[in-house]
Amino acid sequence: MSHAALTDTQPRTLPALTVTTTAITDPVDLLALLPSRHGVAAWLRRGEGFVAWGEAARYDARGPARMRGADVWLHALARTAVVHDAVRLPGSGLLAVGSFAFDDDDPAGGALVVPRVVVGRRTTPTGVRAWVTTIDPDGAPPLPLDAPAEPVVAPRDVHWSAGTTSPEEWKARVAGAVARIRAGEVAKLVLARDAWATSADPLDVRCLLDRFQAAYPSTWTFAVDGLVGATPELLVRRERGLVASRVLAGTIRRTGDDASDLLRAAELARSSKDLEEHEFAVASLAEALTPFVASANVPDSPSVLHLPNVMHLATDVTGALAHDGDGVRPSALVLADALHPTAAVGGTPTDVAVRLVREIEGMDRGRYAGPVGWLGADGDGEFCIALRCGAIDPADERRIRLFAGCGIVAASDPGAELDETEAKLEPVRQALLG
Ligand SMILES: C=C(O[C@@H]1C=C(C(=O)O)C=C[C@H]1O)C(=O)O
Repeated sequence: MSHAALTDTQPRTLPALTVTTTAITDPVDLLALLPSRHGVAAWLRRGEGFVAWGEAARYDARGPARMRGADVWLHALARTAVVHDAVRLPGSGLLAVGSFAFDDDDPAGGALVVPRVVVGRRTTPTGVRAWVTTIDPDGAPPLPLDAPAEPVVAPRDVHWSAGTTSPEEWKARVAGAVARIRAGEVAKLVLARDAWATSADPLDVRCLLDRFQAAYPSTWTFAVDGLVGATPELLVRRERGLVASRVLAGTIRRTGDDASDLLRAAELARSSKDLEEHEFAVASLAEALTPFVASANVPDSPSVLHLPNVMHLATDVTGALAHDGDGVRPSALVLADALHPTAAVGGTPTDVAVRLVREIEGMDRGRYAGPVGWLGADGDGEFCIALRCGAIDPADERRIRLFAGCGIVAASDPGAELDETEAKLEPVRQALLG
C-alpha cells in the first residue's frame, strides 16, 4: 500500500471544548466507576491513573505522520478550549488517549480520542488526590456522572483459534530470521505471532482490566479504542520537563517456584545472548532520545524485572528535556513518534529490521507493539509499547486477537522463542479465563 493512500483524515471543524476538573474524595477503585463496556478507556498502574468514557472529539490517524498529526490536532483543540482545572496534576485538565499502529503502512493507523469524562487518582507528597474532569463539546450538556452502571460481564465458553501462522510455520520463520542474522543482514529482529479467542458474549473490557490489575499490578493496564492489555514497557513519559523510558529486552519464563526463579533471574543477568539483545535495545533508545534531552542517565547494566509470567532484563533511562530551536518542548506524543519503533519491538538497525519484520513475519501487527497512552494539553503524558495485549474485533466484539513476539539474535533457538511467545500470551489468556 502506498503512503499516499494513507494520509490523515483531518476533521474539518474542531469542536470548542469546555473542560472542568474538580477534586473529589478518593474513589479508591477507579474501574468500578466505568458505566458500561462501550466507549471506555483506562490507564492504570498500582491503582493510580484514570478511567474515562464517552467521546468529545476524535482524530483518526493514518500513515507515517499519524502521531505528529494527532499531536498538532490536540494542540489546536487546546487553543480554543475553555479549561477550569482546580487540581493541576499530570492527567487533570484536557487530555486525550491514543494508540497507534506499529507500521507506517498499516491501515489500522490509530486514533487520539478526547473523552467526555475522566476520573483520575494519584499519590502526591501530601496524600492521594482524586479528580473528575468533564469535557463538553460545543455547549453539549454534561453527561450524568451517576448513571447506573451496566453489570460487568465475564467472558464465557472461551475458545481459541489459530492466528496468521501455525506454531510450526512460525518456528520455521524464526529459523529463517536466524539464518539472515548469521549472514550479517541484520543484528536483531523481533518476530511476533497472533492468536484468536472468542467468548460467548461481547467482551467487556472492564472485566479484563480488573483481572489485569489484580494479576499484574506493576504493569500499565490499559484499554484504548478496543485495544486492551497489561504492558510492562514504558516507551516514554514526559512530566514537567523530565523524560523517562523503560527498556525491556531479554526474557526468561517463570517456573512458579521462587527458589528456582531466583536462580533463573541470576542466569538471565549473566546470559550473553540476552545481555547482547538488551544492549542493542538500550543503545538505540539512548541514541533516539539524544536530540531531545539536555542530559540523560543511562545505567551501565540492567536489572531484572519480575512479572508473574516472565522476567525481563530492564533498564530505566531518564533525562531532562531540552527546548527545541523555537523554545518549545516536544510533547510526549512527538517523543513517542521519535522513539518508535525501538529495538525491543523492531530490531537493530531499525530500518533494515523493520523491512525484514514485514517480509519474514507475514502478518499485520495492527496496533500491537505501537505506542499506546495519553497526552495532556500541555504536552505531558505517558506512552507505553502495546504489548501483552489483544485487539477486540470491532466487527464481532466476542472476538479478540492476541499478540506476542520476541527478539531474535544469532543465538536464538526457534523452539525456545515459541515458548517465550506462549509465556507472553499468558496475561491476556488468563484475563479471558479468569
Ligand atoms: C515483543 C514483546 O516483548 C518485547 C520483547 C522482549 C524480548 O524479546 O526479550 C522483552 C520485552 C519486550 O520488549 C511482546 O511481549 O510481544
